[in-house]
Amino acid sequence: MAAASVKIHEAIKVTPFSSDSTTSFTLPLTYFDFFWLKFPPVERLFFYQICDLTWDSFSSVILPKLKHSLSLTLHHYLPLAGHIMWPLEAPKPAVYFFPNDGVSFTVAESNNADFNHLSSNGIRRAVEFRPLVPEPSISDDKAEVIAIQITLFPNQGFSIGISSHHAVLDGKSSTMFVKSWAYLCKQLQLQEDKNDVVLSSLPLQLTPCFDRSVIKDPKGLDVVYANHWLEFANTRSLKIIPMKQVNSDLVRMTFEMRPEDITKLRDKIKENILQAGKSAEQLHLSTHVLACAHSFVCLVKAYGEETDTNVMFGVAADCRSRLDPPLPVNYFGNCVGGQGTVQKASYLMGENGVAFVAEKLSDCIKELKGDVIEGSEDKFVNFLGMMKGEGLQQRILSVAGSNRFDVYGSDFGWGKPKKVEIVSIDKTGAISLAESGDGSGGIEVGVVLEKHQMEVFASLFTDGLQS
Ligand SMILES: CC(C)(COP(=O)(O)OP(=O)(O)OC[C@H]1O[C@@H](n2cnc3c(N)ncnc32)[C@H](O)[C@@H]1OP(=O)(O)O)[C@@H](O)C(=O)NCCC(=O)NCCSC(=O)CC(=O)O
Repeated sequence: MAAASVKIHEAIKVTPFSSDSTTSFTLPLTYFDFFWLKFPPVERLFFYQICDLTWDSFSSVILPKLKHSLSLTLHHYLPLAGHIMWPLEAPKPAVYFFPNDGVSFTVAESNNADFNHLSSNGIRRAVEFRPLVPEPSISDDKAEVIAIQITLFPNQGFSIGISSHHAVLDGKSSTMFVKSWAYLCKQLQLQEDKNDVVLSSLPLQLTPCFDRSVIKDPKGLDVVYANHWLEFANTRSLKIIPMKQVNSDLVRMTFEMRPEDITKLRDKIKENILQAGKSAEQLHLSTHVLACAHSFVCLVKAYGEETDTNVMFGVAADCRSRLDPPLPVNYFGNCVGGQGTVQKASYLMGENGVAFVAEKLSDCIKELKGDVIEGSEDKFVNFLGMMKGEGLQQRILSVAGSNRFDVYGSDFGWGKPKKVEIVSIDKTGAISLAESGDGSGGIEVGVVLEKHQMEVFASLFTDGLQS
């Protein structure tokens, strides 16, 4: 089957509601943001099922509401309508907002794609998703912060694709923005007779805090990190580092762990640990840890790693509540810290591999405080070395998203999403996490692999939960 194509109806800029035509400002980026300066945008795709949706009803009812509520939302999130730039006289890049700046907004219609197939958990070709996510403009001088694409699937529903620059938004921030947009869109429908001033206010937890002074940086690590990027790429260019090509062999699947799978796996791991003469009492065996441990073991086996391959894995954490003093929960920007470990593949592939990985991840989570999550030049240099393929690790297992972001709560007024995907894992090779869409308390794991690897992964994943 050929990759689904789309017809583009319009490509416009949506500007922030009532923004003063003289407003311009600069939002500094912090050292947390600079980790991600040259990373590819994070692409999320939300599928909304509406079976009787025609182009007429879509373009006359849904689209105007999506556009207007986006404009209202941008009024609160002005930096998202700007660009990252690194002018010659500036010591580091920042977000610049100028009058009339807006967000790239593309409206498309799918020619032949099967909505039910794309929004299922089953095996789907990775290239089928590419026409549904917007490609933000990223040149040497300027990088768009976000770009949005709405795609109609006639008589099936529509999707919202959002690409977010990781140097401005982490997972907490980008999902908060989508939830704010959804909130205002729903309000628009609930209170059609009220005026915009009432409509445009956001609840406190969705009101972004752009105060950069809450990130303490006495050593000026922001400029240090920016200079290391300069050295790394030998240019001030904002272009991203080359990533994996999404070729036609890659397939995507979603694997679900239900609460009963999680309980069973947790009990099995505890038993393994007791049998090894250790205590499982203090272990952090959360849903996140169990899903990652199980998936990482299946991945290493599906890749067919040699036993002496060095495998790096760990946790990426939202550090807002972990910094001292903690940041406001609605702090907008990056506040992701990580802790990882490098282990021989043989330990992951051994009989008690899942328990082994779970113990290591549990240790990583407990270590997420103080120096571990604060920035340092050494840490950043190691990170860049890893990007260049230097260091011990030969296989990196990473995670995008989280089961704490409530992405399935993003209801724009036409119901909860049927499915949410992180499309960009096809380029980064990460697994993606989200809470289960049915609200059961389970977890969804998104994976993109070559077809033959996926067959191995799928059978290991399912068998591992049943045994
Ligand atoms: C470090 C962590 C991954 C560890 O996750 P864990 O789930 O193991 O740990 P935790 O302390 O949060 O939760 C442990 C237990 O506390 C309870 N608990 C905690 N928070 C809860 C909440 N909000 N709702 C319900 N229960 C909660 C649960 O019982 C849970 O166990 P149980 O789960 O069994 O019920 C997490 O704390 C974290 O920071 N998550 C966010 C990671 C993140 O920001 N990723 C995005 C990176 S940027 C990115 O990737 C790009 C993008 O996404 O756009």
